[in-house]
Amino acid sequence: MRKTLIAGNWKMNLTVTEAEKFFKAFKIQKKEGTELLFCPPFTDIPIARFFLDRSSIRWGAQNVYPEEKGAFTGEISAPMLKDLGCSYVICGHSERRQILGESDEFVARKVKAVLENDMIPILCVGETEEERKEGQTEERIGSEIRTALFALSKEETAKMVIAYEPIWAIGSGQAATPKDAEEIASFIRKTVKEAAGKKAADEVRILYGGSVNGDNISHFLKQKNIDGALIGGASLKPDTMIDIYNKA
Ligand SMILES: O=C(CO)COP(=O)(O)O
Repeated sequence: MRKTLIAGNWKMNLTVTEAEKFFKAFKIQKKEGTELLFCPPFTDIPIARFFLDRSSIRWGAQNVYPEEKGAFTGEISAPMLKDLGCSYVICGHSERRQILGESDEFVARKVKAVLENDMIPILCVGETEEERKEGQTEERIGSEIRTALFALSKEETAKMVIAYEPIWAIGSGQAATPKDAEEIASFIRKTVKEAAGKKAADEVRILYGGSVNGDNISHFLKQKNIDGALIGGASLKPDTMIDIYNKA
């Protein structure tokens, strides 16, 4: 039985002062079978740890550099995140792939580094509006997944989370339909099965991300292959995130 994961990606939002205010206002009743996660900016991770340490809520990072340590000015390594108590790390978010030109190969190295440091990678995949119109969605996502899984054992693959985030749905207020998202989630599971076998495909968790809110969350979670959501804008307000968690 795969555990539902509700993950908030704060992106480049909330200062330390604002994050403190957020966590002071964030109160939930724990639910069995649903995991809650926040991925704040690096600067807020110690604040997340301070407030969430004795709770069931997990915290993680939005990015990582694939090397352990050394002369990589401005970067943050997986051991550094592990030491801050991070459980998850988002790898290959489309905003980084698009703005910074991160390649599938570079993202694959991040995924490996996260697993080697006993954290769980959330691998983001998804197509642009144009690729969707051209019927290239599966080709794009298939290649993003195969490259990321190439250097992983079946056991490592089984631990992963893969987030399907259609680029056109991110921050647009126009989410994919639950039916379309399920179709891609099913394709993702099939791709994992081909690469790493049935057991890994049964265990890997697949999230949907892109304009998720309190009104549409339940529709996504009803889908057979969707095990949770990666939430941007709606994760920035305590009340909205509490509402989403309660509906999950
Ligand atoms: O990119 C996302 C989460 O990683 C989705 O962002 P929005 O929920 O703001 O559309």
